[in-house]
Amino acid sequence: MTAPALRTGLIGWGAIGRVVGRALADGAVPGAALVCVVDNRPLGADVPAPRCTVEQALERCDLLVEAAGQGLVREWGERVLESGTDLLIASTGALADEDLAKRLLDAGPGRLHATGGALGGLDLLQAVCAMGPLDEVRLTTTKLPATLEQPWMGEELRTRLWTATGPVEVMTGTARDVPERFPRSTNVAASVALAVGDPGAVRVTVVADPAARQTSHVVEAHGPHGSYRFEVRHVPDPGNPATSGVVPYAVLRSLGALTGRTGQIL
Ligand SMILES: NC(=O)C1=CN([C@@H]2O[C@H](COP(=O)(O)OP(=O)(O)OC[C@H]3O[C@@H](n4cnc5c(N)ncnc54)[C@H](O)[C@@H]3O)[C@@H](O)[C@H]2O)C=CC1
Ligand SMILES: O=C([O-])CC(=O)C(=O)O
Repeated sequence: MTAPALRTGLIGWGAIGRVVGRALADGAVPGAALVCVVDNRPLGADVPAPRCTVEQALERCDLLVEAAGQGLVREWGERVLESGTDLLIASTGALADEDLAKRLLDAGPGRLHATGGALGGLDLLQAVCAMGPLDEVRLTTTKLPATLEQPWMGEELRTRLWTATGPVEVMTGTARDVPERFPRSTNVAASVALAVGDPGAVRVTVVADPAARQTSHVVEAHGPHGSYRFEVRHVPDPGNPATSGVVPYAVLRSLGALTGRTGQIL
């Protein structure tokens, strides 16, 4: 007998959420049924499930998929997990706040899950770290300048960003501070930190490149058991170039794993 499909709610009807929601409604993940969509903006036409609030979603769902932003995870994460609803997040950057990360990882009975999103290799890094800590972990993210402009930037940096004719280093830091500075663009840094277990140990460089038709993320790590390098180059989502086009499919893959799809690479 097959288990009933997980009642799944989607928070965020944007670049990620629309693809995930439509695919779920088309049966792309047999173990997950889309039951509602939450967004704080008008949803437009062709939404395949009723709109509701987060509170209502908690009553209706076994699992909520967050594709809304770090603020949503901060505001609702604990409530969702304490209600017994599982939470799959795309906005891993919220976990750069170590107090919040601890609270969410300790909260329950719902379980917190994070999609690998735009990155590959996190599973292997996690396995490597089970053998002992790495000596060095670096992430270099390169994106179009427009996707990196932030309200906190001063005039000089802003000008450098907009007049760049080649790659420009916009920030170096750790996975503790970078995801907060670029909340819609560097969740990947927090994802690497989640895999290696220490945000402060992940050195992050953010680069703006006007020629970056593809977004790239390069993860390099080495330690006593080996050396690792994962490089991805993604075509950005046409509607939201801060987000790589693959991300909703990574979320669907995560949902496949959560629902126990047979043959899944874990
Ligand atoms: N882990 C990863 O590799 C990646 C993670 N992300 C994360 O996913 C988030 C969503 O990405 P996109 O779909 O590209 O963004 P988007 O901006 O296209 O869509 C976000 C949607 O969420 C809604 N929203 C925002 N705050 C909300 C709230 N408090 N309550 C209800 N609805 C809310 C917005 O109205 C919008 O429709 C990003 O902000 C980022 O944090 C994005 C790309 C990669
Ligand atoms: O989609 C990507 O390439 C990465 C991204 O925006 C994020 O990590 O927030």
